[in-house]
Order: sequence, then C-alpha cells, then structure tokens
Amino acid sequence: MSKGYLILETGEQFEGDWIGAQQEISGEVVFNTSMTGYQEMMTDPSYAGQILTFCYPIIGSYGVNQEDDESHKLSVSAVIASDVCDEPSHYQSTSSFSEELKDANIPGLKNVDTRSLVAVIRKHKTVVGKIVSEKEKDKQQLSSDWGKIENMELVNRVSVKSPQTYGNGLYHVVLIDYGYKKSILQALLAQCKVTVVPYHTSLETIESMNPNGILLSNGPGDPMELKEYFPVIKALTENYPTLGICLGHQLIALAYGATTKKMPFGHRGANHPVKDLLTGKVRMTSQNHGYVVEENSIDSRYFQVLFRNVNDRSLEGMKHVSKPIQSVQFHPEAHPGPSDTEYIFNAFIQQVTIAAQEGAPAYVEA
Ligand SMILES: NC(=O)CC[C@H](N)C(=O)O
Repeated sequence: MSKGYLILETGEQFEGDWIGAQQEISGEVVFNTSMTGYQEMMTDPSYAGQILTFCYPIIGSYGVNQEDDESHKLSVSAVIASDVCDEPSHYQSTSSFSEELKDANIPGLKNVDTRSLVAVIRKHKTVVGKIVSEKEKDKQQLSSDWGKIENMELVNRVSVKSPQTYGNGLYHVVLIDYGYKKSILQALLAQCKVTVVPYHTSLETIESMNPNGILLSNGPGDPMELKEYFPVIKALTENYPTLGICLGHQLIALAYGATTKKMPFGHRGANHPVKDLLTGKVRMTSQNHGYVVEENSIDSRYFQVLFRNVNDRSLEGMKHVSKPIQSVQFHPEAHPGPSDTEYIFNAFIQQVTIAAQEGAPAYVEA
C-alpha cells in the first residue's frame, strides 16, 4: 500500500496510506466528531472544497448503502481516517467505504494519527492542507493560494442547474438550492410539493411558481460570497413563510444587515447541545458549519434569538418578530444524528399551510 502525506500550511505533516483515488488535492482541513454518519457526511454538499477528518477511530464498519446519500455524488474534496474497515457488516450495505471513494474518484488517507491532527487543527483554528505522495523535505510555509476556492464556485458546483419538482403535496415550497441535503427535501415531501431551484433564480421566476413557502438550504463556503443575492432573499422572506437552514440561516441574517464570522474550528458533529430559549429545553443537534452569525449584530426590531449553543453560547437560531420567518444554524433534518429538532419542519409546514389556505402569503405587518 503506498504512503501518502497530509501537509498543513502551518508546517505539520501526517503520514497515512492512500485510499480512494491517488490524487493530490488541497482544501480546508476540518473534523467531524460523530460516531456514525460517514456516508451522509461524504455526500453532504456543505463539505465541498474541504478535507474531512473523521474523529471516530474506525470508519466503514457498516459499509455504504443505497439509502443514505445526502446528494447524488460525493461532495467532500478528500477524507482522512484512522482505522478503515473494508469488510463491512450491515444488511443494507452494498459497498465499502474505500470502494465508494474509489468509484467517486475522491482521494483519502487512512491509518493517520487523527487524534494528533485534530489537536493541531484546534490549536491553529483554521488550517489549509494538501494530500500529496511525497513528504516535504523542509517545513517551508506553503504558498498562500493553497486551497483558496471561491465560494461561488463551490455553490455553483453543487446547486441544481435547472428547477426540479418533486412530490404532489397540497402546498408548494420552493427550495433554494445552495447545496441542499436530500433529507431536507424528504422532510418536506410528506406534505408538500417541492420545487428545487438554482441559487441564482430571480425573484420574478420564484414568484411565478406561486409558492406557499420558501426554504433556503445549507451549502458550502463563506455566506458573504453570496451577497449579490441578499436583496432577493430579503424580498422573499418579506412575502412568504421562510425557513433557513445552516447557510440559509446565515443568508437571512446577512440580508437583514447582521454580520457573520469564521469560527475557531467550527461545529461538526451529531451531539451539539442547543438551548431553546423559549422553553428552556436543551436539544441534541447535528451540525456542520464553520461560520456563525454574530449575535450582537442582529437588529432586535426584526429578529429574536431563539436558540443558543450550550458549549460556546454561539447563536443557533432566530425568528422574525412579526413575520413567519425562522432560521436555524443546526440541521433539523437530523441525518445523520438526533431527531430532537424535527419539530422545526412541522412549525414551518404549519406556516406554509396557513399561507396556502389564506390564498396569500401568511403576512403579518410589523
Ligand atoms: N452546512 C452548512 O450549510 C454550512 C454553512 C457554511 N458553509 C458554514 O460553513 O458555516
């Protein structure tokens, strides 16, 4: 088995064995602490452009199946794992973790000391790295353009190219696709017809589809890169019940003048405790984000903070004071991870139902 190396821009090097496609690649190196869900993570478009490190020490034990993909292809740039199991055991498994990487032409390294790697990422906070075949002779600083991929390119890469309609529910939701996860679509399909539209779709085109609600999806990269779309996003939220998830949440906040910042090393895992400030209850949530909305930048005339992270007190969700607009930083679609916050979808669908029954957007004057 041939050796490969993960070299960080900060100089550290990690040795491993190549899996998947043996091809050099660079990107931001991030880590996810979940014990399960590697298939959902690899196919979550929000990881586009990133090198994903799995903290759990053995990956692949239950294989890869035909059910759990979050999109039609692997989005992650590369993966880093400790032990990899190539003889999976699960009744639904149709291939192994390594076969899946190979088929998708995605590179990876296994047998890497991921505990040390995560400690290094936590120390440096944001780290760009590169997977290569040769060790670097000296620990020179790597050129600064490493891994610099424009977000627009990432969103453009993962968003649908033309509108696609699913289901035949009574109510119509337009899902604006910045890199949506299939579980979000599925959560809506039980009761709604859903039209997935490209991220750059105009206000007029969306209006002509007569939606009863708008969902702004998750997606990769820095939300500020999408600033040319903020006016359309704001206009949509003013006229239709809206739910924003992860990137979608950040975009709503930005459209109303708030600011976002990069977090030290993000939240990626399936056990992030979030407090519902209305009820005082703490819910377990699945998360995958590197940016966060700055709470003190939110205009309280428009938005009320609804959720806060218990570990670092960062903002996890908000609600408009008078219009049916809600947004969450975590993933209520719950795949992979806990289903504590599925009720967010029910609340949204309830607003969509009201809007549809009234024959007009559920619109409350401020
Ligand atoms: N899952 C997401 O939508 C991630 C949002 C954004 N790209 C971030 O990293 O913060």
